[in-house]
Amino acid sequence: MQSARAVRRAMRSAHRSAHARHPGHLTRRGTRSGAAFSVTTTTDGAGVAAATACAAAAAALLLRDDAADAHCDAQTFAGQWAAVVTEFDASGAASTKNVDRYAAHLRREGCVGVFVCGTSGESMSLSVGERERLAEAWAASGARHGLRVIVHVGCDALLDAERLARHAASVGVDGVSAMAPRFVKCENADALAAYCAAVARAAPATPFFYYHFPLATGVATKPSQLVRAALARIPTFAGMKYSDADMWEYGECCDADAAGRLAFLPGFEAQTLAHLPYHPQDAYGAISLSFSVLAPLHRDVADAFYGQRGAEAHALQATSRGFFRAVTPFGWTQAVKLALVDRGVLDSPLCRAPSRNLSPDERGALRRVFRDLAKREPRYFGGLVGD
Ligand SMILES: CC(=O)N[C@@H]([C@@H](O)[C@H](O)[C@H](O)CO)[C@@H](O)CC(=O)C(=O)O
Repeated sequence: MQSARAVRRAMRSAHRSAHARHPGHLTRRGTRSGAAFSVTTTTDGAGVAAATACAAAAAALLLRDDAADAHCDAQTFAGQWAAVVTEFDASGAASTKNVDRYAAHLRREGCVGVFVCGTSGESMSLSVGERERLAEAWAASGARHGLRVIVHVGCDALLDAERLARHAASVGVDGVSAMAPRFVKCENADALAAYCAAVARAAPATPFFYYHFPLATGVATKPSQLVRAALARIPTFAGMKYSDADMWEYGECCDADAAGRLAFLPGFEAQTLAHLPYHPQDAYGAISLSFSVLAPLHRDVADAFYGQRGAEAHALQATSRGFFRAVTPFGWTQAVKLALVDRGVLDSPLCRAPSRNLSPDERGALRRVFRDLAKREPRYFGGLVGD
C-alpha cells in the first residue's frame, strides 16, 4: 500500500506538470500491481469520444488492482478541502467562468483540495448537465493549480448518481461522494450500502466517500453501521464526509475502521477541536464551506491543538464560532459568496432558488458585519472585506 501511494503521488506530480505543458488535456491516473499507468484524453473535438472509450477500456482492464489502490489510507485525504460554492450568472445559469480564478485563490489560501457540488455547491438545485460541467471545470483547474478534487454525485435517482460518478471518473477526479437518497429512504445500513455500492461501481477506480448529513437527508442510519456494511461490499470505500454533531457516532465510525485506513472528513468547522483527538496530524482532513475564506484560521486551530497549546486552540475555535454566530442570520453560503465577490474571486453572489438571495440592504448589513469582524481580528477576517 505504501508503494502504491508513492506511485500515486508521483503520478499526481507528473499529471500536474503535464497539465502545465498541455492544459487542454485531461489525464486519468492509476496503478496496476504497483506499475504506473496514465491515459490522456484530449478535451477538444472528436478525439473525446475515442479517448474516453480508450480510458474506459483501460479502466476496465485495470479495475481489480486499481480498486484496491483506490482503497487508500487517511493520509491520502489529509488537509483542508474547500466545499466550493457554485456561481450563478445574471441569467441564473450555473457558471464555470471563474472556476480557475477560484482554484488559484484556494491554493493561495493553503487548501489541498475541493469538494464540488456538495451542499455549499447547491448540488440538489442543479441539473445533471450543470453538475457535469462543474466537475469538468474543477478537474481541469484543480490539476492546473495543484488542488485535488472530490465530486459529490449523490442524487435521489440512482441512474443520475451513477451517470455523474462515471463522468467524474472520466475527467480524472480524486474521489466521488454521495449522500443518501432523501425521498425514498433506505430501510437500513445494508440497503444504504447497496445504494452506495451501485454509485461506487460506476467509478470503479475512484475512491468513494459516503456523505453523512442526517439534518439534510433525514436519514437516521447510524454511520458506523454504514461503515461496516460499506467495508464489506465497496472495494473503493475510502471513508466519509461527516456532517453531524454526534461525536459518539464519530468515534464509533473510527472504531469500525479497524485497519485505520479510512478518512473521516468532518464538515462542521465550528467544532474542529472535537474531531482532532481522533487523528494524528498527518491524517487529519476536513471539508468545509468557510475554507474558501477562513482556511488559515481553522488550520491554526489544528496546529495549536497538535502543538499542545490548548488555550490557544480553544481561543481560535471561539473565533471561528464568532464568525458563524455573526453570519448565520444571512446564510452561510450567501455570506461566503459575498466575501468571495468582495475579494475579487467571483463576480456574482447569487444563489439559486429555493435558496434565498440577500436584498441590497441585507448585503449592506452583512458587509458591516464583515468590517466589524475584520476590525476585531484583522489577521483572520481581514480578507472578508477585500484587498
Ligand atoms: C450545511 C453546510 O453548509 N455545511 C458546510 C459547513 O462548512 C457549514 O457551512 C459550517 O460548518 C457552518 O455550520 C459544509 O459541511 C458543506 C459541505 O461540505 C458541502 O458543501 O457539502
